[in-house]
Amino acid sequence: VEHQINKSARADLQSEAVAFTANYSTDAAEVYYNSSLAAWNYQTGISEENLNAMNAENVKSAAFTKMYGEQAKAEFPDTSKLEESERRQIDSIKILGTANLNEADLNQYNDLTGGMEATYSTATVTMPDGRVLNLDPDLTALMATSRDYNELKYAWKGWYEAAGRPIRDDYESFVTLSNKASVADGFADTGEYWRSWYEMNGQLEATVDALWAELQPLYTELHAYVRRKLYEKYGSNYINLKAPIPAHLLGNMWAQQWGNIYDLVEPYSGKTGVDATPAMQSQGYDAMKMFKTSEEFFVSLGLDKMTDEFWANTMFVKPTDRDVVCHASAWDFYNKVDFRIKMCTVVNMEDLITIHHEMGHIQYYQQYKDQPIPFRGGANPGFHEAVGDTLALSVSTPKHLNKIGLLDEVEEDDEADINYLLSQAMDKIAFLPFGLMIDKWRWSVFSGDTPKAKYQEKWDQLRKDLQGITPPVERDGTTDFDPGAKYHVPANTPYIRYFVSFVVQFQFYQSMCNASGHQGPLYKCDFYQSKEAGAKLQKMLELGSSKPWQFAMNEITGSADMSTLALQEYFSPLTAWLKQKNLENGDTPGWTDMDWRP
Ligand SMILES: CC(=O)N[C@@H](CC(=O)O)C(=O)NC[C@H](CC1(C(=O)N[C@@H](Cc2ccc(O)cc2)C(=O)O)CCCC1)C(=O)O
Ligand SMILES: [Zn+2]
Repeated sequence: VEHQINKSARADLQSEAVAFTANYSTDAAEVYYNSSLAAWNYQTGISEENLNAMNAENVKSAAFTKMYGEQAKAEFPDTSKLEESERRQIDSIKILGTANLNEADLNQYNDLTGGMEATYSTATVTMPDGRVLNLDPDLTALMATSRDYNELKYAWKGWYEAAGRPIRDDYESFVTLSNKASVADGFADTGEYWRSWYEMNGQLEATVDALWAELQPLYTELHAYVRRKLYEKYGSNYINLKAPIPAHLLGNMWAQQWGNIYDLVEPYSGKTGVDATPAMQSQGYDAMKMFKTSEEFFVSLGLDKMTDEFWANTMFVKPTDRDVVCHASAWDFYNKVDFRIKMCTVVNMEDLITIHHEMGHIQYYQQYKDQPIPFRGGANPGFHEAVGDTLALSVSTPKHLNKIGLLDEVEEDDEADINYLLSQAMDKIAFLPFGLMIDKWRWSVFSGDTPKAKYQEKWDQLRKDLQGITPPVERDGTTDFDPGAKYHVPANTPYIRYFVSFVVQFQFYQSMCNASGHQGPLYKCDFYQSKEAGAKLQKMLELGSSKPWQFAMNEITGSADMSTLALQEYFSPLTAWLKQKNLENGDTPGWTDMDWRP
């Protein structure tokens, strides 16, 4: 009898859970639509009025989250006996996040995050000649194209002071409130909450450290080769062949990707270029043409085209009449049709790649749009970041660029291949330590290991140890706040997802290449128009976060683990070439003169 009672009680609980989660998804769709729209309106029209409207919607969605979360905790204290789907949904609904905060704290939290994002998005640098430069597109272009040591140094120093310093105190206040919310959910701090999304029983940091240990040798070889080339360009006053590289010479404000100084490092000149920018500009490409080109690639794999709402509501270029958050982003409005990208598009190869990245998010949103709301996310956040980049690996091949008329001819020779692989490494390998260090820094801040007095010191130590990068000018730990000058810190967007993405995107690419029947070196694979490759990806995308990511990984690659083998195979010809080159140059990879300054 007792068994029967337990059985029927379980059946009742299960059917209650099905009803509860169904109601949640219906109500959440509307609340999430309203808060997404308010955030969209603020980011595409920065103003006091839109900030207040966004915060008002945020208060409403917090009340909604709190109401359902407390109901879930009251009605389903133990979810272990429920079916997997209801168990996972209810466990997620129970986490309130900032909805744990009282009204005063939540208003302060919203003002702090909104204000930090506004500071970042409106900061400018006044150059010695009086030019007032914004980040996007002005300083981005200067850091990419200037080869004047002192002009670069001035712009670098000016940006870090204009964007980082003003939010140092606000960031400390933000951390306190963020941790208060995470502790109320039962986490030690916000860092532990963010790591929980990877469902790795506290092993995420150990896992990414192990992946980095496998890739660090390749990074130090690339670092040594690029340092040698910068030495030839800027001379021994500014480059020490046994020391870290000054941070402002890598073609990017954060030295996170080095593709913009490819011209300084090109191994074999006179080969067909790897950059489609000239062809795009001479063929009169505009933002719309770039977006249509990207959509056509997704459709060629049998994936979805963009919706009418996408084309009607997307912000393609920077408006001239108002301040906007130019940092590119993709948006899900949770109503199965309204998906948007916000981007201040510039006609060049870098932005064509970025468009594929953002469209990768949109494709994922569309593929899981029929999942319940709690499952409308990536299998883990790194998967969401990897979709667009995986397709971009195929688009970037000289063979594909030639196929779509953006490269006049393809040379099938080893030297052209090394040029291509080095160009790819300048974005993909260079990025790895940066992708690791942002959240290494943030996790140490949330945990309390790094108090405000050590914010700058911890950042500089990670920059030096992981990236082999040193600031071009002295830093002052009591006023400087360099982390605040990188979008994701004031915008409070987690970052380890990009490190994970830069590893798994090669696993996805390899698997899709195999499905497409590709023969030959991995880096030459273009799975354009392969429905088999598209089907493999789609099987993973439509799951959303309904299953642990290990299950999704197994769906697409046949193994459940993150692995650097695909990345290492992709770059293997370059790895050998770099080792040989560094030997010839008499350069020792690594940086031992830790205290050297330019
Ligand atoms: C509403 C909302 O926030 N939506 C999320 C998406 C979601 O969560 O659903 C979103 O759009 N986030 C914005 C962010 C933008 C970019 C970025 O910040 N990139 C990193 C690192 C990097 C660099 C090169 C690269 O090839 C891949 C990654 C950086 O620039 O440092 C800028 C250009 C590329 C991607 C993004 O798209 O990830
Ligand atoms: Zn992304």
